[in-house]
Amino acid sequence: MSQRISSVQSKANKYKIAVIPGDGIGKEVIEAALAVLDALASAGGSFVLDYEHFDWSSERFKTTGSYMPDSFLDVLQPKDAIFFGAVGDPTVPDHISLWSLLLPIRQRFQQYANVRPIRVLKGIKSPLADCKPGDLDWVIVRENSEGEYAGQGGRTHQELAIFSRHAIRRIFRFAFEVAEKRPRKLLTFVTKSNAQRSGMVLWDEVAYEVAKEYPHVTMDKMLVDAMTTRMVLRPESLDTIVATNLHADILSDLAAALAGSIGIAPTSNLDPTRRAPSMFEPVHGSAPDISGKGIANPIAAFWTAAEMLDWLGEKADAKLLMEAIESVCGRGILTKDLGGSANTAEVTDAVCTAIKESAQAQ
Ligand SMILES: NC(=O)C1=CN([C@@H]2O[C@H](COP(=O)(O)OP(=O)(O)OC[C@H]3O[C@@H](n4cnc5c(N)ncnc54)[C@H](O)[C@@H]3O)[C@@H](O)[C@H]2O)C=CC1
Ligand SMILES: CC(=O)C(=O)O
Ligand SMILES: [K+]
Ligand SMILES: [Mn+2]
Repeated sequence: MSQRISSVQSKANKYKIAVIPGDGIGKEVIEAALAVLDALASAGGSFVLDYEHFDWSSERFKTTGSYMPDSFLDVLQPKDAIFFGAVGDPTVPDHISLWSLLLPIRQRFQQYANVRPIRVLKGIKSPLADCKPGDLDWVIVRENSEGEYAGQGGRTHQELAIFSRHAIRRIFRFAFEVAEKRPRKLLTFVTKSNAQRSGMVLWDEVAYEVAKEYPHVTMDKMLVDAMTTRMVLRPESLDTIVATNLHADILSDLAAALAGSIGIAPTSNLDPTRRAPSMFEPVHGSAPDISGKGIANPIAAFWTAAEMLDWLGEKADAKLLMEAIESVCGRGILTKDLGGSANTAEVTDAVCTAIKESAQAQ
């Protein structure tokens, strides 16, 4: 303990974090994650987080007419990272809420790589009967700047998708680099190029072009419909996955469920050039069906916090946080979505205690 604290307090790295809890359980899990980050910092973590809290949400929209100020880019640009909860409210159409807060931040900051690691954590049971530990350990890389979420189209040409060679090439390079750093060096790319004959055929073309730059990575191709069956029936055959904005959105909810629950899965919206701040959020939404009850699973937000620390360079603390999460799950302190009976506060307290204990043991 003493060594951990003394080596740290003298030169803690300070980061400016924009905190945007948003709506519903977003507020509950972000509050829980801030408690866990505080526990980590005061247990001798090598970082200090300087938070600025923003009330950008459906509540703000209903009282002021906007989710966030027009100056949101200038306000967020100086931050080192954005820590986001969820957006969505039953009284506001979902396309209005999403397009007024989350998608403008992702797109205007060119956070083009949406990274969704997922694995079966210690103590958590996959709904797949034969899924052994280590069988399901994936990173889904989701194109996050265009495609089906380009926002173009109208009632005559509804939901036009836009795919550009530039954006496909950069997401493939990013995905190859993720795959290259993992032991199996295996990248599966997902399209629907049999039916979607324009953009998806371009994805195929760019895939084989970029693959030449990464001869040490094995690449295989799947159509998105068949991919769902492979994820369920042969999870051990997959490692890194890259797909379009919409396809990866869908596949990552499936991946989360296969690893136990949507309540554990983290996302990073990265600008790999680091010109803009990156944004970190749980995969899940605002979950109006359970919001206000204090039962939301905070693990997704905790894992997201670990991903944020890792991106900021605080790798040792990110690792310590993941170990604390797994030790709590391993002891069966789980929320209802994982078959347990603990509430949000109980899981949060247990993770804070595990952090303190493991810091003391060092
Ligand atoms: N990134 C974001 O901010 C996202 C926002 N949304 C928005 O959220 C609202 C609800 O969308 P849904 O499709 O219902 O998706 P959702 O992810 O909010 O909820 C789906 C189901 O999973 C459960 N769930 C989600 N997170 C959980 C957690 N941490 N612990 C325990 N159970 C959890 C919910 O109770 C619900 O039954 C909509 O307004 C939607 O547009 C949806 C997905 C992502
Ligand atoms: C909006 C949404 O569902 C997602 O980004 O995952
Ligand atoms: K979210
Ligand atoms: Mn989603």
